Amino acid sequence: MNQDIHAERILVLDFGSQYTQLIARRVREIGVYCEILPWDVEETRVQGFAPSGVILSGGPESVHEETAQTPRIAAAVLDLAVPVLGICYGMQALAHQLGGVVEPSQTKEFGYAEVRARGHSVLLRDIEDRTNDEGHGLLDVWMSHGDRVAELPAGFKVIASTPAAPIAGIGDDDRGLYGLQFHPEVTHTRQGQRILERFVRSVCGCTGQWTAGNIIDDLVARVRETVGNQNVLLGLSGGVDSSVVAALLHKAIGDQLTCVFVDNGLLRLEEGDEVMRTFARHMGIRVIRVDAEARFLDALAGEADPEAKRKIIGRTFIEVFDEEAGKLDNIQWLAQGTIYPDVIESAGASTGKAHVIKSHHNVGGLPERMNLKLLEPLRELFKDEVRRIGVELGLPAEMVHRHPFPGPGLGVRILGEIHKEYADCLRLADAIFIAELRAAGWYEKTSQAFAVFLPVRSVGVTGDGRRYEWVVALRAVETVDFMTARWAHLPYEFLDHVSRRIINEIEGISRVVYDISGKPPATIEWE
Ligand SMILES: Nc1ncnc2c1ncn2[C@@H]1O[C@H](COP(=O)(O)OP(=O)(O)OP(=O)(O)O)[C@@H](O)[C@H]1O
Ligand SMILES: O=c1[nH]c(=O)c2[nH+]cn([C@@H]3O[C@H](COP(=O)(O)O)[C@@H](O)[C@H]3O)c2[nH]1
Ligand SMILES: NC(=O)CC[C@H](N)C(=O)O
Ligand SMILES: [Mg+2]
Repeated sequence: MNQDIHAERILVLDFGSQYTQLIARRVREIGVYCEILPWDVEETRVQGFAPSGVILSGGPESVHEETAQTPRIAAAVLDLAVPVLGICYGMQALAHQLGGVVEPSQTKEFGYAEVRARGHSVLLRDIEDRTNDEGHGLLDVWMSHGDRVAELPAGFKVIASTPAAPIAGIGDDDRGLYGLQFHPEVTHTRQGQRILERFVRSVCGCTGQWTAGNIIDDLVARVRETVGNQNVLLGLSGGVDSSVVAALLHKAIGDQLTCVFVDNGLLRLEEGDEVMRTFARHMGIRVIRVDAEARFLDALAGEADPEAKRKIIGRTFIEVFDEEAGKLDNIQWLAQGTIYPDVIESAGASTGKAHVIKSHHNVGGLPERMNLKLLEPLRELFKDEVRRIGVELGLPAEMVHRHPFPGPGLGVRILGEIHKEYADCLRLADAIFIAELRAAGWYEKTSQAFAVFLPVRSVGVTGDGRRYEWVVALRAVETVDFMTARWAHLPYEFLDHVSRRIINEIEGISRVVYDISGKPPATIEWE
């Protein structure tokens, strides 16, 4: 048996920051397993988790406006006597609860700040972007706060300061307790990753067992133990997550795996052929292709509401999986490519702390009673870890680095009612856009790009003739975690070229528009 790659572990307590997931991803990148739990998690779970160290996230609240609802660090966390790093709100809570003073700041800091490192704390020693005339280390950091620590708690020293926040970092090297007013987890804090690494490795003493190779060994062993000699059916979409699950299960259980690829009529151009080529031919994995276009389109006929469409698609997927399982021998498990963000987001939705914006078909869209047991080996992993594992398992690079494609597919990219002619038209426009992105070197520079079909007619003129056809919107975004996104600033010449190709080559389209909405306030998909 391989070593326990979960033995070294960091606990991230969530105080409601926009960046909590980012903290966890950074710790994983350092090679250490970690989990996110809400700040008010039961104390026994904190003890049971037995972390090597704890990171407290930022958050929107203010510790000086204390009410019963104000988030607090549970006594059990401090009683663990392991190192703690508080970030922003986390630092303020640490200072406040250990006897310091936190107050509203005269100057709020949002965005870039230059921080001066003070003294020689273990956390920041020798980490700097440059030095000032007196030889003090200077750091370029990213801040987002309106409160500040005004008085230190006993035993702490100031380890960083800015003009607006003279106490921008606190530390007690003896107890391994630290606080930073700035955010080391965001890339705008240039030395952020080194600071986190210092905390996780030097302060908490972790060595870094969480590597792609070790994760695969661990997953393979766990899958074999769970599944035994039963058979597994995997819903394979050709997307990143389920493709990595396919490769992993193939390695773990070989012929006990059968994949089912469902052509729901809402896929991209030639998607089905591509999936069959890659998996069945090149990798020797058994894949059944089910042509369910008519079934999905019938079930969706006349339905215009986005949530209703998602639910219909989710339900129809499961019906198809069940039917296919029934035709095979001894299938007990349905495998899916569910990943950690899906799990966190659905947990948020179920505790009532977050709104359900969209029911993702593979989590929120599942029926209450399932005939098959669920097998989701990637549910602890982030997308970038899934990609690294995919590479390690030998999947082709173009597959591992594909843009994500939502399970409901073109079903949420054709606004309102779905018709086959709309889907055919959209597939062509999407294929042109993606091919041009690839040719121009922009595919890799964007995180997700696609075309959207707008059921709006617009007048055009081609060859002196009048056209009265549909409108297509192009969308391209840059994002790290798909939680927030910036619209991609594609060059005008490029957009011009794509627009002309789409209108000239596709009969049903007379107009192309480009979506310039960020997330928030928009979402990435239009429905
Ligand atoms: N056309 C399909 N046929 C079979 N299973 C599907 C299909 N579309 C989605 N699924 C199942 O639903 C899961 C969730 O879909 P999702 O799009 O989030 O993941 P993915 O397609 O594997 O990866 P990516 O996020 O990169 O597109 C998939 O992992 C897969 O198990
Ligand atoms: O598998 C999926 N089933 C769904 O129902 C679904 N809805 C959105 N997405 C994808 O999730 C990311 C964030 O999308 P939104 O900003 O539109 O919520 C983007 O990458 C979307 O493509 C889905 N994926
Ligand atoms: N980003 C944060 O954690 C902010 C903490 C606190 N709400 C402040 O404004 O200072
Ligand atoms: Mg997908």
